[in-house]
Amino acid sequence: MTFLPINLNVTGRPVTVVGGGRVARRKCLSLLEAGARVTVIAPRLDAQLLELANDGLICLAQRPYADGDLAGSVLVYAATDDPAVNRAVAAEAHDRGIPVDVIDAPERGSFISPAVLRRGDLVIAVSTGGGVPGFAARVRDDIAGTIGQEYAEALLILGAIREKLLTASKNAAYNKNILHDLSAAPLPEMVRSRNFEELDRTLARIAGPDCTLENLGFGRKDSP
Ligand SMILES: C[C@@]1(CC(=O)O)c2cc3[nH]c(cc4nc(cc5[nH]c(cc(n2)[C@H]1CCC(=O)O)[C@@](C)(CC(=O)O)[C@@H]5CCC(=O)O)C(CC(=O)O)=C4CCC(=O)O)c(CCC(=O)O)c3CC(=O)O
Ligand SMILES: NC(=O)C1=CN([C@@H]2O[C@H](COP(=O)(O)OP(=O)(O)OC[C@H]3O[C@@H](n4cnc5c(N)ncnc54)[C@H](O)[C@@H]3O)[C@@H](O)[C@H]2O)C=CC1
Repeated sequence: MTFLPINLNVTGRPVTVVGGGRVARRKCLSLLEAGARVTVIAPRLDAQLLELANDGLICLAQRPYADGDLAGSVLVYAATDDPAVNRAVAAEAHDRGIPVDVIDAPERGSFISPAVLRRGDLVIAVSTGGGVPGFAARVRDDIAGTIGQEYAEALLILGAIREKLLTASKNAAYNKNILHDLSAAPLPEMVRSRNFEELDRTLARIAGPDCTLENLGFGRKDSP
């Protein structure tokens, strides 16, 4: 199937996960990373989910799903091991117009979850259109071998320069050229080899002499 990849803002929004097993736990951890307010409904709960509830990080309803449970949610996961229950959850979500991930029957849902690699604010999401999820995870792991933490640091530097350019100059075409050249420059490689002199020279050459790490607020030159 062909899906539309998007990035959803769920910060502080209520999301319901029906089911409390291994798969539900994986979905809950991604939701918490994205700042959602998570409620889990399930009679039997994974140990880590119980711990998260004890720590006040998720809400629990330790009982079977009942029609009406999805009221007020902005997103739903039908994540039980009972296909009939998952189908009922999907039906209620569709009735209410809430997007739902049906973990045992992707064609019945409105979205599916990709395998995700995070490097700071850089997010790489891999999907096989529901075809072979384990392969999505393998491709994500392959990418993890080449895209390391240095990309998160390079992104922080680029973000600071972009903010500076946008406040300093309203000339969008000029900024676009600079940001294009900076994005193409080997900044992650320089961060990886901790070559901050070369990094400073590159920033100054492309973005102007006052664009040094120190001036951008990174304090010590060796710690972006
Ligand atoms: C459609 C989708 C819906 C959704 O869950 O959103 C879905 C559906 C199904 N998964 C199944 C099986 C497995 N899924 C995994 C793992 C992951 N599954 C994830 C996503 C998705 N799985 C969505 C499509 C993503 C895409 O586009 O490729 C990942 C990427 C992300 C995540 O879960 O957050 C996560 C990587 C975790 C990580 O980060 O490493 C493993 C491996 C493991 O568990 O270790 C297995 C066992 C091996 C195998 O079968 O391949 C089954 C058969 C169940 C059965 O046997 O009955 C179905 C149902 C069906 O295919 O019909
Ligand atoms: N999408 C994915 O990534 C994957 C999906 N699957 C599918 O997901 C299903 C679940 O897998 P696991 O989480 O490993 O199972 P699990 O056995 O660890 O957990 C099942 C959960 O469903 C809950 N449940 C059962 N009936 C319920 C009801 N009426 N209301 C609310 N909760 C209910 C149970 O209490 C339990 O918490 C599998 O049967 C399989 O079809 C399996 C592997 C990966």
